Amino acid sequence: MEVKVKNPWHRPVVIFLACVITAGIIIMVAISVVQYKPLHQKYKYGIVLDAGSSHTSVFIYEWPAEKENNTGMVRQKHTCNVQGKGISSYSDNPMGAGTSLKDCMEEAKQKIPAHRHHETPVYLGATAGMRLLKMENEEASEKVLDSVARSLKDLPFSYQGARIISGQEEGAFGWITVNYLSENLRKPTGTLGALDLGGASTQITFVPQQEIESHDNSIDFRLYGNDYHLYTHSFLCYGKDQALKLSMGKKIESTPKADETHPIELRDPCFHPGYNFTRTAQTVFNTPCMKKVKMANENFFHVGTGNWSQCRQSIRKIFNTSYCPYSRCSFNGVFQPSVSGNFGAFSAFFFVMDFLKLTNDSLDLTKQKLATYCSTPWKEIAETHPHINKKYLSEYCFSATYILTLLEDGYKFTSNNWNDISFIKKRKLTIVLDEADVVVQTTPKSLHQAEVIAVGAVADVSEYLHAIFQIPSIFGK
Ligand SMILES: O=P(O)(O)OP(=O)(O)OP(=O)(O)OC[C@H]1O[C@@H](n2cnc3c(O)ncnc32)[C@H](O)[C@@H]1O
Ligand SMILES: [Ca+2]
Repeated sequence: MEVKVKNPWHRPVVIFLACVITAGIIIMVAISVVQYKPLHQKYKYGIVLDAGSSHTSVFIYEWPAEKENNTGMVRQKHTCNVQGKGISSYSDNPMGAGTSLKDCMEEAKQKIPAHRHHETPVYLGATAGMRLLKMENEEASEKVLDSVARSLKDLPFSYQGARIISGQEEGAFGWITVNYLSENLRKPTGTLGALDLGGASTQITFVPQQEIESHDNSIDFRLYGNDYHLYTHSFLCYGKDQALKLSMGKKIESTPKADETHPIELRDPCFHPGYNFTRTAQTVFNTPCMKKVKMANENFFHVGTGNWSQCRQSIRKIFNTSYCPYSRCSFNGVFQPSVSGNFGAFSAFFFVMDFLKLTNDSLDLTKQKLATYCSTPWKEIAETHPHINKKYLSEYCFSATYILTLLEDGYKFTSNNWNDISFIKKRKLTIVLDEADVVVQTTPKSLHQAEVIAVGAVADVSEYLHAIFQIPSIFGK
């Protein structure tokens, strides 16, 4: 007799299973469809504050959390300029330094999706203004750093640190940035030297053609698998604001007083004819870059005479070229190999030379044009540029003459290699930009796409940002 074995796969079960599987597929497809859109919005973020002597900028970086082909693109999503002066100006009111960051940090909270806040690293790097404050009043500089740290820790972001970076680090960052922007880091040959003119310090960094004779001026690191050995020096007090003080201070000290009752009249060839301003000596001597003088509370008349060659002579006096303990020096006894190769000059080098339209001429023509500009009456200058900040405007003759003197007499550029210098508009010192570059593996975008700051295989950018912010480690110290 034939026993009919009951088939476990009889129809109702098959239908049931088919339904379950179909439902499963539908649910999975639905989930991936729903996830598909957010996939493209899934970014991670990093925040860096560049606390310069003249002002603070907040940079927000963004990169995809999920990377196709292991390729991540870090871009500068947003920049916010903090209102008011740099954090070092808050020495008398340290709490104010932290408070000053509030508006920009509020903006950061808006720009970064709330669910990412807690994992977004925030770093603050302070430069020459804080170095000077530390020299002058270490306690005040600590209070200012404490204040900004407290203000950043109060935010929902992941606080990573607030510190004064060294001049060597600043020089190296500038060099990496310039070479990143000009796509040199992927090429085996030809890097650009970097010239950075800030308010309180200036940096020169390049690949030297000769041995570096002083340990302090040498910096080594690895990028894109290439080893770099750079010469770098940061001249504290030789940013354009401090250099103006040095130069005016020297002039005041050598200006005789007509009599005890009348203020000194400082006849200044670096300011336009017809320029006349009453200042207190305090505004010139309130810096650790100069010896304190007794006359700090006295007024003086600052009177422009608009004479380029005299201006240049007066600026030369702030460079000491009379001694050099090495085979060659720039100035103030600092070792410097002869400049070689092309250079990118940014920050105030660019702001000033770009404003004066002096970025494309020979050294000789630059001097001729500048001489004409300096001798132009202040009234005419002010009328021609009614919307330019009066302080900047009044100082362009000094600033450009200082730039030429620094480059020619200081760093020893000549009319033969003057055109090796390109004045370039660079985003402000961006530590993350430099740091992200360190891990970048594929071709960076062009200068025209400067907002795309790094392209490459980035395992976890935030981890790199953290590791590299502990700067000494990338430079093998
Ligand atoms: O590097 P440190 O020395 O700390 O200073 P900083 O970071 O604050 O300095 P910047 O490069 O931002 O600016 C350099 C100087 O240029 C000035 N500056 C900025 N914009 C300018 C413009 O459009 N024209 C002229 N000067 C300008 C600014 O006030 C500084 O004195
Ligand atoms: Ca700077």
